[in-house]
Amino acid sequence: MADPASVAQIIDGKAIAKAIHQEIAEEVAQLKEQHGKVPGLAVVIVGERKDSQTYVRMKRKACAEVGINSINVDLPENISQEELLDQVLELNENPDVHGILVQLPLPKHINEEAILNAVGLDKDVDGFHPLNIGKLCMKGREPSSIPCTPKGCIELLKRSKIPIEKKKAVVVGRSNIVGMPAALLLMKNDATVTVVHSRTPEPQDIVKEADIVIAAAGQPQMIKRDWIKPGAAVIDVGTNAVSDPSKKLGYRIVGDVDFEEVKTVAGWISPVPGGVGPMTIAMLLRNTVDCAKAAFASGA
Ligand SMILES: Nc1nc(=O)c2c([nH]1)NC[C@@H]1CN(c3ccc(C(=O)N[C@@H](CCC(=O)O)C(=O)O)cc3)C=[N+]21
Ligand SMILES: [Mg+2]
Repeated sequence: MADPASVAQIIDGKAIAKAIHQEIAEEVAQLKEQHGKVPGLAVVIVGERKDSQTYVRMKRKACAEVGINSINVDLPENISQEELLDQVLELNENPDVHGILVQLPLPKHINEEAILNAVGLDKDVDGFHPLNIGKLCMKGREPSSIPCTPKGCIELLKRSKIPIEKKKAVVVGRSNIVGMPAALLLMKNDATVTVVHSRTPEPQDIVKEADIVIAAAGQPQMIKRDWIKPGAAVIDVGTNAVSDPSKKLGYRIVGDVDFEEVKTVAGWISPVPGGVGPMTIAMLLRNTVDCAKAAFASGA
C-alpha cells in the first residue's frame, strides 16, 4: 500500500534473496543430474557467540533449502591456532567441500589473518583471501569469489533496475569486508566513487551529492534525512543492536540509516532487517555454487 510519508521505493532484500535462492536451487538440481554430486559448503564456527551462532544457523538452513550440502564444523572457543589451521587445511583437501566459510570474528587468541590466508583460493567463498581482494583492486583480473555483503549490495541495485554507470556513489565506511570492496565494485560498474569514513570532516556534505549511498559505518541511524539528495538510492548495510526492553531479546537491530527519516526523501531505500542481510546469505550460496562449478569443470 502507498505510504504517503514515504517517497522512496522500499527495496525488498528478503524477496530478492528468495528469488535468488530459487535460481540456485534449480542450478544445484541440474549439477546433481549432470555430475551426480552437489556443491558442498563448510561452515566453520569457533566458540559460542550468540550472534555468530544465529548467522551460522541461517547459513546452514539456507544451504539445506537449496540443496547445497553443508559440512558443519563446530569448534571450541579454546582451540589453538594450530588446530584451527589444521582444520582449514583438511577442508582444503576434502573433495566434497567446494567452499569454506570461517565465521568471523574469531576468538582473540587466534590470528585471523593467518586463518584467512590458509583458505584455498578456489574455496574462498567469502572472498576474504588477500589475493582475491588484490585481484578485486585490479583491472582485468577476476577474483575467484567477491565478498558476499558488497556483492549483495550491487545485486540489490541491479535487480531494482537502479542505474550505476555514470552515477555518483558514496560509500560510508572503509572496512575490509564491506566499505572498501563495495567502493571497488561500484567503480568496476562505472560509478564515480567517493569513500567517507570516521576521519572525514563534514561527511554529510559529500553524501548529499550521491546518487547512490552505501551505508557501512556501523553507527546506528547515523545517516539522517538532510544527508540525502532527493531521489537517491540508499543501501543500508548496518546491523547494529540497540537496547529495546520491549523485545524478547532485550534489543533490536537497526541500520546505519535513520529509515523513517530517510524514506521521506530517498528514491529507493533498503530496510534493516530485510535488506542487505538476506542478500549476504544469497551471495554466499551463489559463490559456493560458482566454486563447485569451477571444481566440476576441472574434473574434480
Ligand atoms: N566469514 C564471515 N562471513 C560473513 O559474511 C559474516 C561473518 N563472517 N561474520 C558476521 C557477518 C554478518 N553477516 C550477516 C549475515 C546475514 C545477516 C542477515 O540475514 N540478517 C537479517 C536479520 C537476522 C536477524 O534476525 O538477526 C536481516 O538483515 O534481515 C546479517 C549479517 C555475515 N557476516
Ligand atoms: Mg569507518
